[in-house]
Amino acid sequence: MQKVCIVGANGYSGVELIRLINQHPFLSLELIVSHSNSGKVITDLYPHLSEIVEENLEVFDTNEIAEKVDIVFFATPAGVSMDYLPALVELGIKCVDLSGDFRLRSSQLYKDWYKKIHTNESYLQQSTYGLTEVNKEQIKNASFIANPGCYATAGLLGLIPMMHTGLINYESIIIDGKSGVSGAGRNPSISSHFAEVNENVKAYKLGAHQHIPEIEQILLDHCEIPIKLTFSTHLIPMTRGILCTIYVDLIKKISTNEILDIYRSFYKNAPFVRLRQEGTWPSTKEVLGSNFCDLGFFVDERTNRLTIISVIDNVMKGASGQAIQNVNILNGWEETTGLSFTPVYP
Ligand SMILES: NC(=O)C1=CN([C@@H]2O[C@H](COP(=O)(O)OP(=O)(O)OC[C@H]3O[C@@H](n4cnc5c(N)ncnc54)[C@H](OP(=O)(O)O)[C@@H]3O)[C@@H](O)[C@H]2O)C=CC1
Ligand SMILES: CC(=O)N[C@@H](CCC(=O)OP(=O)(O)O)C(=O)O
Repeated sequence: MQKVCIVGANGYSGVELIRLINQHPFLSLELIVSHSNSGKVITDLYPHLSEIVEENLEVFDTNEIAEKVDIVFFATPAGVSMDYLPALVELGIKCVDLSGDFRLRSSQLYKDWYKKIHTNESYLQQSTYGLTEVNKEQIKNASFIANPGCYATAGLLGLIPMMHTGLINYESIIIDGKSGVSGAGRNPSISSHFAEVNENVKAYKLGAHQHIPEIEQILLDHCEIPIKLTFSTHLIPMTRGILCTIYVDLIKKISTNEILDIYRSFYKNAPFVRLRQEGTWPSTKEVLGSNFCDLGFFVDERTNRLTIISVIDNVMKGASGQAIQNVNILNGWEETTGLSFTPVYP
């Protein structure tokens, strides 16, 4: 049994971690930490946890955490874990950071896209990027894991198998992403207000989304060509779910079925990636509450363009589910341990 602490336990991804850890056979929840809500009982904020988890939210204390637990999840906004995670890693505690603080390898990139100065830049080079299906070997020996962003997870799982093929034009890749509102976290804001989101679809952060450099950095690892990605994000009137429509220009003639073969081979050992047969494409409801990423494909023979549809549940595979999947790998457990949920439907 590994003992666990969640920092930021009362946010959306924190409370999803509570749900997952509570039914995981090898993880036990020892400590939950918040910021402005420390002192409160978690059920004051989340009555759905009544008679299941009724712990107090504590103040962050490095020594107490290091004494009590083996693994720490940071489910905190950008700019928090960079101050706290390094000391825990130094003390031998395994950490998984759900924020963007350790995903980018350069502090300049972090400053440019997160508009913050990184306070522990030497750690940027030491993190392991936790896109499980792609980085499994590195994750096994990681001292700490930078869990990918939600859009980055959907976009990269959809794109990476094509990056190795030599079949695509690397200069014209487009990801069109759409997210449910839980992706913005629990803190209310004007942009997530019901009246702003309901019966509305809007683009946001065009050309400025923090997942652009994250995706470009990982794509570079896979094709050794610097990619300038067009990435558009949209907020849609839905609670959970991300759908990315990815457009890739092909430089050779290839059928949808041959594309499917490429993905079948790439994901042959990936229990959470499911491929749709030709002529059907996944929707967000088909992965709701689960750790699956479902992919569908269409080659338009008129334009010689490949469209990839990638869907995930942003709080699961996009955040807490993938964080648990990474902890499973880190501990040498079956990667599906505690994650074998059938999606919720309808
Ligand atoms: N929601 C999602 O779908 C996804 C989220 N992420 C990332 O995961 C992280 C958490 O997101 P989410 O759960 O949505 O966010 P929320 O806004 O819902 O929750 C943030 C949590 O962090 C806590 N917190 C804030 N500042 C501090 C601090 N200085 N020290 C300790 N705790 C602090 C808050 O505590 P309090 O309320 O008490 O102040 C709260 O518990 C973010 O970095 C986000 O970008 C990544 C992928 C998907
Ligand atoms: C709907 C919505 O606002 N979504 C968030 C996604 C947050 C996330 O996954 O990103 P980081 O972990 O990189 O902060 C956004 O687009 O910024």
